[in-house]
Amino acid sequence: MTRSGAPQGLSIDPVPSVALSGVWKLYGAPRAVKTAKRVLSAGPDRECLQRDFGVFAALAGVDLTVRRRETLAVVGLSGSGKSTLVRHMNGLVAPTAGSVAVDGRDISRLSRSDLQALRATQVGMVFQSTSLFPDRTVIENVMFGLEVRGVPRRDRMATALTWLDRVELADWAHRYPHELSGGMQQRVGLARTLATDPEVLLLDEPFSALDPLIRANLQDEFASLVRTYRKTAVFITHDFDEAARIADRIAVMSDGGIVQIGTPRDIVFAPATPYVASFATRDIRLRFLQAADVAVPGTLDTGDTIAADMPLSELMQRASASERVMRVVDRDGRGLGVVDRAHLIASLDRLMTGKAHAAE
Ligand SMILES: Nc1ncnc2c1ncn2[C@@H]1O[C@H](COP(=O)(O)OP(=O)(O)OP(=O)(O)O)[C@@H](O)[C@H]1O
Repeated sequence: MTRSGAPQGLSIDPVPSVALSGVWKLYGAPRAVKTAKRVLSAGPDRECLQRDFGVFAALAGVDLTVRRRETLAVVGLSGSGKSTLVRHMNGLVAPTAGSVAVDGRDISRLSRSDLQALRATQVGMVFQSTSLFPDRTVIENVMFGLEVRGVPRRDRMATALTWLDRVELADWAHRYPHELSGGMQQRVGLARTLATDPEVLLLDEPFSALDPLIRANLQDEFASLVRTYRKTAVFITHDFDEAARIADRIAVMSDGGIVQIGTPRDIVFAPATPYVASFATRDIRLRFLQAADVAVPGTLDTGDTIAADMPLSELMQRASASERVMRVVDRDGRGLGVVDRAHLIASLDRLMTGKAHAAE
């Protein structure tokens, strides 16, 4: 982890990929929305807006910065505002108040054609149901986004084939969508969006319709494609485990606001509220535990040394192979404490009996 809280290897660009500032989205009768809009600068709560103006705030003054090349997961209960938030990032939904910037450019005032160009070139979106054209072949579907951009046919074919190859579907290029499984169709959807080389990828529950095994494979493929091609990705999911596995950061939404944003470890071990804590199951906490989390105060001059970020699974192997106390050190070799088999068992016992690390 860097000092700024960015995951390692993720450089922080001074101009963020997407930035939302004080974004409100009100739904209701146009006149009511117009009247309510006047009071938004005072930061009203959602109940007041509903009661006094008869409008519903799907987003309530959201500030969010998506860093360049990060993968950000958006989680939250149904109706918390995830889709509304993400659809602001490519102008599919316009804010009632506040601003949305992509690459430093305010998109809330773009014309319809400029917004279309933004979606075709800069901010691509993959939907839950892939919405492939049933009467076009797989390759024609992947070529579609390039056609919209006016790319010549020969180049379209070459790019589409390259992406089909990357998602391991080149052999299926001339088949029709109905001949493919759900997971394959989802990969075509991903290839179609990636073929347009957008800087930012928005994904609305991209893996939710898939069965568990295909889902895990596609999640891994997706994570590696996004890193290899240095994309910024924002994806919505109902599955916290999925968010924790593939996101650099997670934004947790509730009632039209972001309750907490941080690395998966931040969310799992330092949840800001009980609502945030409720997303991390015991299995996920166990998966995220590292040596530093189970170390207890103490010093040792000799003996085995283990890295602070050694995962629990590896630590268990070490502890089961040795009775000795081990010294836990950070990257600079500074001692953070000690750990042995008894400490490990006590820590796991705490977790298993529900006394989460975060709640201590
Ligand atoms: N066009 C609209 N008109 C009125 N209300 C809307 C509209 N779009 C969204 N809403 C409301 O805004 C709230 C947030 O919706 P949104 O779809 O962003 O939630 P979500 O967190 O993505 O939910 P889900 O997980 O169920 O997809 C919901 O209560 C929804 O009913």
